Amino acid sequence: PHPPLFHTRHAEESAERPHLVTIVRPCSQNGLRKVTVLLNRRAVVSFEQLLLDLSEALGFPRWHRGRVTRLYTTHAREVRGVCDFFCGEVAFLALGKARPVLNSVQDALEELFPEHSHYRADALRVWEKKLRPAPDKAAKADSGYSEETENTGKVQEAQRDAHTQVKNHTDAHTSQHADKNQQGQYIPDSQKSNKKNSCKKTAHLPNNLQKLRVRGEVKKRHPSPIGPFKHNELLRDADIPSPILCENCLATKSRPLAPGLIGTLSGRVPLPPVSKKQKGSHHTDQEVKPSDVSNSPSSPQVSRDKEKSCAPLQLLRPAPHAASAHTEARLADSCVLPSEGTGLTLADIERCYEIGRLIGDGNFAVVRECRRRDDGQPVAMKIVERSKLIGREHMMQNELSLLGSLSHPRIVRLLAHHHTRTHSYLVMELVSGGDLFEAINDKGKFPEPEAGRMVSDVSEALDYIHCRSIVHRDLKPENLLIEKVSAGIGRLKLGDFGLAMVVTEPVFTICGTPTYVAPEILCETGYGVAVDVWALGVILYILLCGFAPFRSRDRDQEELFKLIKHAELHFPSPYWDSISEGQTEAKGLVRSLLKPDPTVRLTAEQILQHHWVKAMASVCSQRALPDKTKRD
Ligand SMILES: Nc1ncnc2c1ncn2[C@@H]1O[C@H](COP(=O)(O)OP(=O)(O)OP(=O)(O)O)[C@@H](O)[C@H]1O
Repeated sequence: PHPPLFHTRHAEESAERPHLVTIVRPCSQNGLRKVTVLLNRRAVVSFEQLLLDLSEALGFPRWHRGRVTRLYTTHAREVRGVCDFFCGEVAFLALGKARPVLNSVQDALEELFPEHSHYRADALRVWEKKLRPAPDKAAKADSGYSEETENTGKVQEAQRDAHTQVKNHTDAHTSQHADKNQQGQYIPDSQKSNKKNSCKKTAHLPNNLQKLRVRGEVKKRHPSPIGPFKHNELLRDADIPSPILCENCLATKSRPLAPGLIGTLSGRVPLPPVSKKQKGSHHTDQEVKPSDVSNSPSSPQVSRDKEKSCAPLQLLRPAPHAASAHTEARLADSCVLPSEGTGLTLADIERCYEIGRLIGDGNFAVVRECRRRDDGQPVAMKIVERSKLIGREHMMQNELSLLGSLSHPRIVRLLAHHHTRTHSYLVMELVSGGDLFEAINDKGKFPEPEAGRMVSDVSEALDYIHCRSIVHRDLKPENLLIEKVSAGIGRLKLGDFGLAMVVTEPVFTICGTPTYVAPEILCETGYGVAVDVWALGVILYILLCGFAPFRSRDRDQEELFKLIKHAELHFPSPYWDSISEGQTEAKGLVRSLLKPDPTVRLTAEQILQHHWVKAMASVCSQRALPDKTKRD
């Protein structure tokens, strides 16, 4: 017998294989929330972290009062550790510190098992027993809930909120629901009596754990119809790029947020309000001030490790491409920090760079506009809080080693990187026109020439990296930066190489962002650089019509993945009526990029030769020329 072709492939029943698990959070007032995550045991650092991350995936950040603190099997057995979690169950109930009401548990079970009434009834009986008033102290202690039911807790919180006039809109959201609840919520008698009997054991929420990226969908009880495809609606409701759990690195992108929580169209992970900085705000010491060290969520061991990991200052000097060789060499040469990098502090960084306004924030980093003090050169500085990367350090390594080795006009240049005890600073070429995601949000969709030019730009970048056997794996509008070349004319540059890797044989790691993920990634049949071309196909589709080609009406990720695997492409009227039709034109190109079989999908090199791409790029170049040149 032949040995297995690819050693990275997971056997069907392997514990290492990622499993789909569905978590429902019963919320007595808000309906329930559901998330399906692809989890790999290897990737879960601790149970506390798992709770925290599931909570965030369900739309309850760590600071939120509704955060998940307990997990139960459908038959009311508490999951107390990672082993418990990975013992074969595929569905769990996530609870907060308040005692759940039976009605909401019932709703959750219905959501999970709509067609299995016997199973549901059986599970409900166990829950009924569990939630019955505890007869004695020992039983109360075991229940683990505070005196509050979900209802009373929310009401009290709402009153407290009103009293302190907290204006935070998240709290307001909760208060609203609490009022509603006060008026209308049915609390079974058994639950009411529980208030007296249950113990005061408070829920443990570890705050020393970092976010794990889980893909998630927040399911509304009565999802509003998506209706006619409007870009904003699409992004907000159906196709907000939400993360997929990467089985090795858990490296993922944005996630959807619960309605009413802090939300941006980008679906980027919300930060607690206290630390959230606004775009355009000015730099403060907070990012690295010494108190961060003591307040740092990291354990002492982690801190020590971080200490060791402080790398000396490195300046990267990749061979610059001809057009900008001079500027880039000058940039790299002129940054002078102390030769010994260990022990670098923010003060050292600030001696070299004037750190300015916030221009971007991702899941792992904030990006600030900076100016090099010695030559006044504007640069972008990506500031990564390393405690956020625990277990995913290789993401930054990727960015440093891969991006640092690349030099192409359509790829963001990494110029230098510096590391203090707590943070890493990646100094990059400043691309000042924002990212494509923002542009799509602003414009909705683009005329064919502009879309074609963008495809040409991205294909140039992809052709360059694919020739070097590098797959990006996270191609999406957020990672395409716009370089303003002249009034109204922008060119794209590819950035964020956190998930990139060198691919020499088929890869099986599941990662990416759902809307853009290629079918072969989901099918686990092994993939290569063609996944970037698929993502480009999705982007082109969005550019031309303003919505994504594969959409789940109910924001159900499983459904979305089914649609992607099926890869049935539609060009709904009237949105596509005016788009050029032929095989050598726009729709033809979309079809050629979104071929489910990666072996017949166009390559980046072929895209650059595509009739429509060449024609559109040339139209744009003509437009960019000064009038005089055009007349000549
Ligand atoms: N060189 C740059 N010039 C200008 N803006 C940039 C630059 N690099 C990044 N940005 C902005 O910052 C945002 C976040 O950057 P980036 O995607 O690299 O961070 P991240 O934490 O790795 O993000 P993600 O959430 O995708 O993992 C980008 O979407 C972009 O808007």
